[in-house]
Amino acid sequence: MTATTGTTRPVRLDTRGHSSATLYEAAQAESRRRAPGATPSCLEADIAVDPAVRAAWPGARIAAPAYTVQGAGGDNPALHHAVAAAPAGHVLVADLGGAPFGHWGEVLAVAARHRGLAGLVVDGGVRDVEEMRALGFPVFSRGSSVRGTRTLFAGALGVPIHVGGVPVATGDLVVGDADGVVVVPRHRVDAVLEQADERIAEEQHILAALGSGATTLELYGLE
Ligand SMILES: O=C([O-])CC(=O)C(=O)O
Ligand SMILES: [Mg+2]
Repeated sequence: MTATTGTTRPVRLDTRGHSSATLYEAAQAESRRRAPGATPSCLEADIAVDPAVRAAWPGARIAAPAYTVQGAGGDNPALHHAVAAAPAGHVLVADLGGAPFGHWGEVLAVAARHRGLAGLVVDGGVRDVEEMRALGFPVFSRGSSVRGTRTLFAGALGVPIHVGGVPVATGDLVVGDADGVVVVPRHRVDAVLEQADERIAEEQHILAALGSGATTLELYGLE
C-alpha cells in the first residue's frame, strides 16, 4: 500500500536544539516584550502541553512541525489515515480526548517511520512502548494501555485542535523532550527562537559566574 497524499521531501525546521523548557520561557518573555505591563492572563496562550502528556520512553525527543489529527477516544482509524496523509518530517499531533486506550503501537510506529514522520504527540494512550523504544520512534502520550480500540471514525486531518489544553495547527513547531511538550504557533517561531538564543546566552553568563563563586540570589537579584 502506498501513501496517496503528502510530500516525499521531509520538512525540517531549524529549532537550534532548544529544549522545551527554554522555548517555554522564551515564549513567555517574547509575549511580555510585546505587551509590557500586561497581566499574565492577558498574555498569549500558554504553549505548554499538560505535563501529563509525557515521553512514552526515556530519551524520546521531537522537534518538528505539527500535522494535526482530530480523532475519537478509544478509536484509531484517524491515526491510520494520518500516517498515510501527513507530509514527511512532520510530527502527528492527535486529540483523542485523553482516553486510556492503546490507540497507537509498534505497527503504526513502523508505518510512520516508513513514511518519514518525526513522531507522535497524542492526548490519549498508546501501547507497545518497549517496541517503540527499540525502534527509537519518539512518542509522547498520556500513558500506556493494553486496551485495543474500535474502528469507527476516520477523523479529521489538518484541522485546528487542542492537545493537553494547548491549541495546535498544522505547521506549528512541536518540541518534546524529558521535560514535556511545547507547541509554538507558526507565526511566533522566529521571535521565540530568537528569544531562546538570548536566554541561552544569558544562562551561559550565569553558569560561568556560578563557577566563579557567585550565588543565584545575587545573579537573579533576589537578595
Ligand atoms: O493495533 C493498533 O492499531 C495499535 C497497535 O497496537 C499497533 O499499532 O501496533
Ligand atoms: Mg501493537
